[in-house]
Amino acid sequence: MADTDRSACAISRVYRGTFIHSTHKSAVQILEDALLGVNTEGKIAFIGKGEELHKLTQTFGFSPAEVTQLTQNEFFMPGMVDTHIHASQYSYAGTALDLPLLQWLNTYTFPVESRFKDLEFANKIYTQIVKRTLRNGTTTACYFATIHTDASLLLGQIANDFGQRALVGKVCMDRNNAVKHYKEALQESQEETCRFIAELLHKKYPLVKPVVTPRFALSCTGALLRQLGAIAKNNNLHIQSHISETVEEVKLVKELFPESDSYTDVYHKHNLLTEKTLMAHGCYLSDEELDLFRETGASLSHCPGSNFSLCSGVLNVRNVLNHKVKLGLGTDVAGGYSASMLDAVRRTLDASKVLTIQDPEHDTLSFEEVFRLATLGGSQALSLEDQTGNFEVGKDFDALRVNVAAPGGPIDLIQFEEPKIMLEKFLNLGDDRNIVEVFVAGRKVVPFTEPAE
Ligand SMILES: Nc1nc2[nH]cnc2c(=O)[nH]1
Ligand SMILES: [Zn+2]
Repeated sequence: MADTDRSACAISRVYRGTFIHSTHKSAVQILEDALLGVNTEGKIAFIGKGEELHKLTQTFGFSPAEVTQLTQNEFFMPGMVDTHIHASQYSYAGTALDLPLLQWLNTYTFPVESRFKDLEFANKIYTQIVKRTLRNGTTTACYFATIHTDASLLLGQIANDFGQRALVGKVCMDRNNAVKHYKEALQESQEETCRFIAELLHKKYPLVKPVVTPRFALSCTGALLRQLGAIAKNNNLHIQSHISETVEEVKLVKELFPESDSYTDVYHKHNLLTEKTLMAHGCYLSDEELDLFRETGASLSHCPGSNFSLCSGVLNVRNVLNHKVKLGLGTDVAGGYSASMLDAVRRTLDASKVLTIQDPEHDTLSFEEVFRLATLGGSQALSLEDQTGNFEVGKDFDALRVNVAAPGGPIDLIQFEEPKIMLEKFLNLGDDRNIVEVFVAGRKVVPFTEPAE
């Protein structure tokens, strides 16, 4: 029987064909010859079987002529969730991958980020990254901007204008920076964070929210970390930062915060580990630290592209999942050179296989599991599971229409393939040419409606 929400408003779109998504029970659930209706609020109003068409037209008041039929080589999947991406680093993505993290930050990252004081530069880069990620199927992104409040607000506006669901963080850092002027005083960081939050919330963008963003423990004094923890609590906001990305960083954090038992404890002591916290990397977390993540409800963003490029480490995702810690995937542009979540999917599989090469007993992640991490897992990690992540009645319709055999695309189909093979081929071989349409909260955001650049 069809799964429906009759209380909702009128139907605006109905699709018939193959839908592939994840649920808590199964990493890949395939609905063949399914019908999915989206209401005028952009929410999924019903999911039923093709044979239920007549009944559904009557219940929901639409005509069979309004149904859009997918072709044999097409399917819908949920939009992907990039749980960690530096919008401000997009200008040098694909370069500068020859140094370890701390040198990389001082040599490449901070000089570039300091340019975002210039709103014209910010507008150019932020427009490019929002368009690039949308085109590649990122319907939800959790962004780091820079320390500049006005440019960070601009990123929120651009995400809203293009229709991307986004968390946007004005970066906070009040110590340890080799680049002059790219640092804040404690009070300035706190006041500008409050201004950023107030002004972004005032815009009432339906899909864009602020996220409290201490860069990482090495960039922040204990006083700033504590104030940011309080700001997040008082406003019930998300928090994002980095944790245990490299061995050198972990060692320095121990020296800077000798009173803490671990890197995780540094954030915990400053009230920065909550159910709405997302920490990137975590390559060197101990089992005890993972337990603390689980107890506080904090999540991890796995960023294997960046972990490989900066030779940072290899996160054991299986161990994280065994500890029942929520985990999503991140591109971590520009430590990771690709802004595409398909790249994050592939690097996640590669990282898991590296661990299996090192230890044949390691339980390698399957592509089905990684598909779930890129979609439902990301929505859970960002505490947005009630809104996005899979095709459930009542959730927003955040979806990619994928054509595995798109003309001129990267995949050659030799014969008709089963949906699961189509999904596997798309995840391993596909690119934006296969993503023919992207929807966020029911709105078609790709192809872009405004004139192309
Ligand atoms: N990969 C990465 N790690 C960080 N740790 C602190 N800042 C950063 C950053 O910009 N990128
Ligand atoms: Zn990062």
